Amino acid sequence: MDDDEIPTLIATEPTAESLLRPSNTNAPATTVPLTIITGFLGAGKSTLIKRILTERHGYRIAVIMNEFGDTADIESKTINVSNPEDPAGEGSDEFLELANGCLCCSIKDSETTGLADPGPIASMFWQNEEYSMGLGRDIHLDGVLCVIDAVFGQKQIEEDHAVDGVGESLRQLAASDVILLNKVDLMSAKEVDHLQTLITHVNPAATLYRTIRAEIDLGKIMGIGAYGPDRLLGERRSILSSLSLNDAADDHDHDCGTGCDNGTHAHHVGPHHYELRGITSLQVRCPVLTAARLQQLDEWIRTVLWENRLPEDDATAQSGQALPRFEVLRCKGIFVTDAGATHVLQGVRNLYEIALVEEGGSERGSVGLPDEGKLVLIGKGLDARVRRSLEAVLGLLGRS
Ligand SMILES: Nc1nc2c(ncn2[C@@H]2O[C@H](COP(=O)(O)OP(=O)(O)OP(=O)(O)O)[C@@H](O)[C@H]2O)c(=O)[nH]1
Repeated sequence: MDDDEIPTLIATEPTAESLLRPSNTNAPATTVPLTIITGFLGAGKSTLIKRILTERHGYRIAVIMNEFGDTADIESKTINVSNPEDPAGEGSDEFLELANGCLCCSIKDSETTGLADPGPIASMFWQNEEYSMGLGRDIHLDGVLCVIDAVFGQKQIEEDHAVDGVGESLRQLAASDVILLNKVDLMSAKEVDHLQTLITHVNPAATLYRTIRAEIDLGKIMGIGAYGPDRLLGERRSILSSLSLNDAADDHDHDCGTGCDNGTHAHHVGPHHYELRGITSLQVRCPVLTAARLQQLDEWIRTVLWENRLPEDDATAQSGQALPRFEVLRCKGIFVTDAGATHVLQGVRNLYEIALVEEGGSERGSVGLPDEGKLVLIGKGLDARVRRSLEAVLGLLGRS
């Protein structure tokens, strides 16, 4: 055939394999959504999973349990998945025990972070190049859910043993997109309000539902598309509603004096800046950004997440000055540009994505979007220095 000749196209029937397996990873519509369920000890995880496995909700769901120690056989007996229409069905037959015990360790054996920390597993299933060549063609990360005990949640946070300076329950909380504050039947409304305030200070970007026996419409916790490229409106709304940038609400904004060990209780270290047992959440309003400013913000986020340093740290580091260490475990944000475009930031550990979710020119008011954006960072050591640096890059300190 002559090189200039237009080749004849031959029609082919799509195979089941080709329909199931997209040729590129940017087509998650045909991949299976993965929800990571994590939660505090005894908070109601099994109760939720039992609901997921037994209720008539119309979803087709497979559950992979990542039990610590030798408890998988106990769980398989506790969670009886036989349903009333199949009373002969043996619940335990539905359980396939993972020989290696821990899912994150068996898949990525270099990863030794706490078993109960969903961060490494979430980042493994999201935007991981190695993974996207394998399992990622079939599965996409949909969201991370954390079940918190309304009775013991606060005590568990306060008494949690620390991994690398941050307790596991706080890591779970930080990594969550959705939180079930469960067992609210056992507490007064005031006590639940108090714990909810604590939780939303630590992770202002997660959506929280109060539940009894983990009763929840599964549509609220699954298929939420927290990480997919086509999350669009739902994700934008959830970010906007969850980022409550209230200037008021300082229930512990004070000078603790010299006796304070900065350990067992919470600190507001400025408006929208909160610290509890080594974990900080930092929220900043983002004004309407020029394209250049958005680019600078992207660079700032990249440096902070990839190198655990501020862009301006370079020079300081060369001068030999030891700088405070920090690490971002989770970030979320929404940015609007002067061209009218809306971008959403989603980040897990050092992975992040800033996705354009709405082109300029459309009617922002129609979906209730504000004229400014918001950014929340959750991690370790996110102090006033980090805040000032971020505010500077956003042009909030009157310099470019
Ligand atoms: N009163 C009350 N009890 C609950 C609720 N949710 C769960 N429970 C009970 O609390 C206990 C612990 O619940 P599980 O679902 O086993 O908790 P879990 O998170 O799976 O526990 P571990 O796997 O041991 O960490 C069980 O006895 C449940 O029946 C609730 O909302 N209210």
